Amino acid sequence: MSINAIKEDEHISSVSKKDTLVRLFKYLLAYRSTIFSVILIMLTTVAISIINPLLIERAIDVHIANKDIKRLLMLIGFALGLNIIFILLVKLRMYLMAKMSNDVLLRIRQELYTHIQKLSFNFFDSRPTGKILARIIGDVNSLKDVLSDSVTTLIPDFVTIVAVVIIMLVKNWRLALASLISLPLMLCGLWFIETRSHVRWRIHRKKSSNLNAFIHESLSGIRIIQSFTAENETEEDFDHLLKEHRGSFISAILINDAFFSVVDISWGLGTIAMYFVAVKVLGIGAGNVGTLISFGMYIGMFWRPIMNLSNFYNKIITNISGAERIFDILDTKPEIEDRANVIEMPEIKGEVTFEHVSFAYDEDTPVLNDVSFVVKPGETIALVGPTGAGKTTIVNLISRFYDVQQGNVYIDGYNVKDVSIESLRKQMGIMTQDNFLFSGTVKDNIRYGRLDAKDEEIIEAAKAVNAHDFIMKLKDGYDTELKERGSGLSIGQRQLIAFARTMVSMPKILILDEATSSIDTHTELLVQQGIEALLKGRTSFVIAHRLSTISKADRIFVIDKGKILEEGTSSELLAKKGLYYDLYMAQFKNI
Ligand SMILES: Nc1ncnc2c1ncn2[C@@H]1O[C@H](COP(=O)(O)OP(=O)(O)OP(=O)(O)O)[C@@H](O)[C@H]1O
Repeated sequence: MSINAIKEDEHISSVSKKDTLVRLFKYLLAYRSTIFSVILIMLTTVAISIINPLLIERAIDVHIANKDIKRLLMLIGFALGLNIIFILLVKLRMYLMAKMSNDVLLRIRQELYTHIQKLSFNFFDSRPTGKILARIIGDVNSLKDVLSDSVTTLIPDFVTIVAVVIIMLVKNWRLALASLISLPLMLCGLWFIETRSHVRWRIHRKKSSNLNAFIHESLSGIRIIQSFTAENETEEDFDHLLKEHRGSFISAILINDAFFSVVDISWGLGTIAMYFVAVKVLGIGAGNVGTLISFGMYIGMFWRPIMNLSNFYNKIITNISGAERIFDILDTKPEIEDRANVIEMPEIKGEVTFEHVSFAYDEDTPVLNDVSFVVKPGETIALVGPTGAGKTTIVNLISRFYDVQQGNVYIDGYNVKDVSIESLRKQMGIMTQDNFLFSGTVKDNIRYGRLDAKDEEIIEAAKAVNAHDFIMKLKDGYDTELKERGSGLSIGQRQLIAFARTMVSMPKILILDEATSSIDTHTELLVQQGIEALLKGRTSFVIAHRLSTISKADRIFVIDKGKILEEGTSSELLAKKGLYYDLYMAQFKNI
């Protein structure tokens, strides 16, 4: 199923809830000592709360009945001290749990981010960025309660239930059984609700993801939306997604609320059964008020943790789909990976060979069809051809952003699949039309090309591509802070900074998708000279739109329908009067 659509729900591979939970709770294993301390604290607090009814029973049935005020006061003092310790321990437990669950979320988020960075183009081709963001932010956040409650609820409440049941059985087994009579009813009810609830929460997470993707995309494209005055249409789409999101939430929450009603009803029935058996069957009366009161308290102490546990279970059901979505990404293998025993690519000289290369993004639509060529070190190749012909695809295969399905790509005689991706890409300079600039200073953006570049090297690179003069005219020169995507700069200026960034990386092979946007003649000249500086002395592939670049290329490949249709210098190809001649005439005859 395609997931490359905002309004289409993602397909998540189906994994059992148990496996997902086990995997999630494995993250807690790194915090054994914190968990151990928290459990100790909880056991102490549980013990204190279990002792409280016994103290009250003793106060009423023994000290008050015997009018022994001195012992009663001692008992109150003891109970007070115990409960102050209780409060302090609860605070400490909350602190430890908050720290631990935040640490785990941080780890999961880091793992997810690092993994996503390694995924191939294919992964990003197939889903909107907003959906990826939803997993890193929203889905990870949704795990917070599940993680912290797993320690604070699961273990202590379970221990409380066992302890209370034992005490109740020892004190009066008939009353105990009467109190627990409604348990099977509750278990059936919870099972019934849970199976339906999980499905609905899964749908809700997908709708959240769609909404997120839409918001992300419309904010990224806000300039286009405003310039085409498409605000109303965008709002309609937004309303539609919002309605779906709300609908899925209401449907999930309606069934969710039934969880607590089931526990409440079972609790009520258990209490009624206990009093009925006490009064009608066992004939417990005024003489044993203390027993009855303490039993009433134990019933509360039995059902409250059950309520907590079902609340926790409910949270698991609500949020487990978040964990499923996270693990779904963590389990996605990068399609382009280093094979076992890859070698490091030695310093590239620059010979690039395509040997009968065929390639398709989707199995059914071939894009390149038996392409072969050899490019010598230092040559500049201009790729020209109609839109969709396969130019970008060819350059993507050189950097191994995708793997060829048939044939081979060699660099200096090394098959690109036999060398490590890092050692290959480190020696390549890739400039797309979108000269993406990050927020940060001009200097930081240029240094992105080579992180250990010294300031002098940055300035030298900027000078080489004609960027230095305009940078010096900026408010703080190289230290000028750029806005997101360099929005404060002109398109030509952004290109020049991107050239400097590539220049500083000193690539052995340069891939340049020349920008088509028209810029003022002065900047255009600077850009042209910048390109020439970049091309000098290295093998270069330029998806060329400028006549100046095309005419200076050593060879031109004319690509059409996934094949190299013509090849030669500009004058050779013009003389042929083929596709190049037609393209040239259509594009440049008026220049
Ligand atoms: N990520 C992708 N997934 C699926 N199909 C793709 C993808 N990228 C490109 N294509 C398809 O592959 C074919 C070749 O695309 P390519 O981008 O290589 O063409 P191009 O010659 O560079 O075009 P342009 O000059 O318009 O940039 C087109 O039909 C395009 O629709």
